[in-house]
Amino acid sequence: MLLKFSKMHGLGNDFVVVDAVSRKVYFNKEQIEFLGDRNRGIGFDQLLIVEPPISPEMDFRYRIYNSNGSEVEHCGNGARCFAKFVIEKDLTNKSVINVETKRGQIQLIVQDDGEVTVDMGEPSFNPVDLPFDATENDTALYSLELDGYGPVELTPVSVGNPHAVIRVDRLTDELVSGVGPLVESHSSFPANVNVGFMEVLNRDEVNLRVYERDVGETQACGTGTCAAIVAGIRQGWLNSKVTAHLLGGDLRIEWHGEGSPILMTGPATKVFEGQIYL
Ligand SMILES: N[C@@H](CCC[C@H](N)C(=O)O)C(=O)O
Repeated sequence: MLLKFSKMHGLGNDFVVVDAVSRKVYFNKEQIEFLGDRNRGIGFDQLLIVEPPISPEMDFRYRIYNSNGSEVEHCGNGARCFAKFVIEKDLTNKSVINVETKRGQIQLIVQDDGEVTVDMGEPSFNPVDLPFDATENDTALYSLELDGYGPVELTPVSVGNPHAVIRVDRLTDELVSGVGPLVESHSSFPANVNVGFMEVLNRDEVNLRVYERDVGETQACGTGTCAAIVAGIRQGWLNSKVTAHLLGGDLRIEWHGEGSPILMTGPATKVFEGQIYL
């Protein structure tokens, strides 16, 4: 099969995006791993597939795979690229696009300046939703014992996909590459977890690095940013509108507390189009 694709990124979190509306496309795990291989395939953090919706009220269905072939519930930076892709490919002329995901619905709002705001829905702090096997009852911070490292304090957050948010005094490579994988695959997270390390600069700004589940550290993680900011707001550390500085650039997050949705705004960039034999 000759597969047409667009290579895109949101702040350096990179994607291969495929139109499965105009033509049916199926991938097996080996094909996804091949496409995701930066040396032998195309290379990406996530593969995004644009499909027709199941529900008639929705505009599209959004499927997401990590580069190791695992299917995931949500990808925030990918959602902004998804919006740009469906408009560029003339799959819609709407600027407010309703999309089904594996875990619920999201809304993509294309702004006049080309940036995209994603209504990510409401976060959940209930450990069961990640899942996270909590030893304590509902508390804002949980302590997790890491083999050979000791205890870390974290906030479990689900924004569709699972995140563990760790507040740190200073971000270091050692933390992200050392603690990241230990938390990602800790037995208390049966489905594994994305791990965010957040340095609070002031009530409106944070530095953030994310060690993504099944991928490793990425230049930016949209859902990871939403999870970190809502955890910080809930703890009382942050105001309701925050700018997160990631390795790949800045994302703006807005959240007004329990019962309200998270709004994430940032850029989406197409790099090139291509085709590859599968
Ligand atoms: N890069 C993403 C998140 C992708 C999924 C994640 N690796 C997972 O396994 O949940 C984003 O921008 O949100």
